[in-house]
Amino acid sequence: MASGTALIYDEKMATHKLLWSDPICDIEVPERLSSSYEQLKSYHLVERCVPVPAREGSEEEILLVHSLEHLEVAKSTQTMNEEELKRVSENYDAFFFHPSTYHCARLAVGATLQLVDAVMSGEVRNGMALVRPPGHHSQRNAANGFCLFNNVAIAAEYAKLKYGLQRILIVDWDVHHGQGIQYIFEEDPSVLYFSWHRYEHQEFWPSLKESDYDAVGLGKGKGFNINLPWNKVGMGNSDYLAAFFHVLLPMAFEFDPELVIVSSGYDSGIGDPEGQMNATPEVFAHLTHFLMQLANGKLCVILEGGYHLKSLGESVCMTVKTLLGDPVPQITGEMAPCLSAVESIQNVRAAHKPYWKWLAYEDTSFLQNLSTKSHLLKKANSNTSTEHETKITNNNNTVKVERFLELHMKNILFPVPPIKTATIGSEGSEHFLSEHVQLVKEMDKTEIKSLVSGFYADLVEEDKILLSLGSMLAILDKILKKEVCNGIAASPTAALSAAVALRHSVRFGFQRVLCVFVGDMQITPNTEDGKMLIINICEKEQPGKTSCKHCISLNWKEDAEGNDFFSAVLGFILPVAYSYQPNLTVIAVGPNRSLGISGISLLVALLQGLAESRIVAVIEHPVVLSTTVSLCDL
Ligand SMILES: NCCCNCCCCCC(O)(O)C(F)(F)F
Ligand SMILES: [Zn+2]
Repeated sequence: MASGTALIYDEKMATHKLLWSDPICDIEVPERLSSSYEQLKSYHLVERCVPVPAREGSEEEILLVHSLEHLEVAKSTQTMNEEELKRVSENYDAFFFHPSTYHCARLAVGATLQLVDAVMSGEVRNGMALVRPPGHHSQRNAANGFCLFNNVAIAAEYAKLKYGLQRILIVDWDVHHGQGIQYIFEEDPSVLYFSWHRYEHQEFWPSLKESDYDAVGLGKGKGFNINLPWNKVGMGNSDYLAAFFHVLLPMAFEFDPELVIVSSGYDSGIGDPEGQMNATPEVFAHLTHFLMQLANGKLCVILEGGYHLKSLGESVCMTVKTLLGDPVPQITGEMAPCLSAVESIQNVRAAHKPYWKWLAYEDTSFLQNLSTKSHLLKKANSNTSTEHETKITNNNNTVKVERFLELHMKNILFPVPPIKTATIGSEGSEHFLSEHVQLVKEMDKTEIKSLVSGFYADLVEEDKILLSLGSMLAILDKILKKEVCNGIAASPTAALSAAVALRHSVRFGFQRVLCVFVGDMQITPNTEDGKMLIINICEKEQPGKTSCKHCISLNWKEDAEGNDFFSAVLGFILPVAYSYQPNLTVIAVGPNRSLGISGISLLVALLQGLAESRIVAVIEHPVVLSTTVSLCDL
């Protein structure tokens, strides 16, 4: 699998700007691009990326999506004076021309296509293009909403043509509906378009009926257009995560795209004057992390909107940091989606029920009680550390938002521990280990004996078990000391090792440990009250398992297509795990073979979004170990 993250930026795209007064367009300023790039530099992220130059998109490439007439009109503006530019701009809804606009728009197209080439050629694994003017509103024959050429739509057509792709996912997390993209692909089943957008029951711009959840696509494209309208402002992290868990991700995994392109607008982030939403910059790290699990990590992130320069810059940095493979920062705060969000999510699931296998047998009431369930869970484990309860009101007191971002962001971009993954190399496993996995030497027997026998004697009888604990404890120690991010140990009894790991972590001071047991194994009763949450994915009911509020068992049988597992992980485990907000995750994989390797690898990868990616996995079957380790260098 390719490695490296491309960053595409050309300061010439900052020359396009508004020459007259227009309160609608005056937020789309050149500084959006330059300040984002400066922010990336200040976090030392530019130097960690592979620089890929922009280029001009050719006329032929632009004609993949736009009409010749649209191209000619755009070209003709280069030599116009201000009066003429103003007149031409008035032909469109919310668009302005500058003499350099045509050139900048061609650079935006070219930068986007350069990124597609870098990813599809394997030169890099993923990347981001910082472009202006944006693209997702522009249509075959019209500019619209600050957009002249539809960068992302052209990229999808280009990728289909040049690389013969048949399944491309476009995720549009900009706060406005990319109606341009919808119109271009609404009859095309090879492009799955997902957009959420501020809608307020068609009150909010562009105020289109076809932006609602029931616009599912036309003809052969039915089921391949997903609109998730936000009918209230103030949507936050929990609403965005719920939208991914309960709408986008199950569809995306079923669609199984060969390439993912993001119309990455950050006006859906806190502080933005257009979006009026509440989601904080680190949510974009989680959204990016989820999408990195698709298409073998082939992910192209293209800038669209974002008008609060500080919020925009932080969100861009969160995105690039995650593309680089850094640990994902913890999301704190309320974890249950608001009622309006749940309603929108249920509506779009119901609208898409006829088109998706994963929705075939799910009654949507499930969602309702899940959202309350995560409420209950939250209450049950309400010993969350008192986060600074910074209430962000939604009026435009940007000072408060600035303050919030200062407070909130200062400890988020923490220095990345040098080694991400540690493991105890079983003979010959080193060829599975990627370059940044460090072999950890086993604890010696006396050390283990002293450490274990004192505290865990009741758990461990025979000596050989004791030895196996050494490797796990050696790794766990490094994780607890935050020297490494995650680790994997083989063990003859995964459940027992996990029980010792849980005890050790709680004793070390980790107050909220999530433990996921996969496969049928005898789980030792958890003795720490409220300091851990156990999720047990098993095929059959645990005999006599005392179900307590900290232990959830998910009885689950893999059916033919295996989609069930995705919706179990995405629709249940992740939401519950995220609501719990653990600061360490322990995964114990038993010997049973009913769980596919891919399922376990996906589970490990997705759970890296929790606890700042601190995970210790104890695996009982050597094959699973090697595969999972190779997964960890994602
Ligand atoms: N009463 C009229 C309000 C018009 N408002 C236009 C908002 C355009 C948003 C553009 C964007 O942010 O979606 C893009 F990503 F394309 F830049
Ligand atoms: Zn926008």
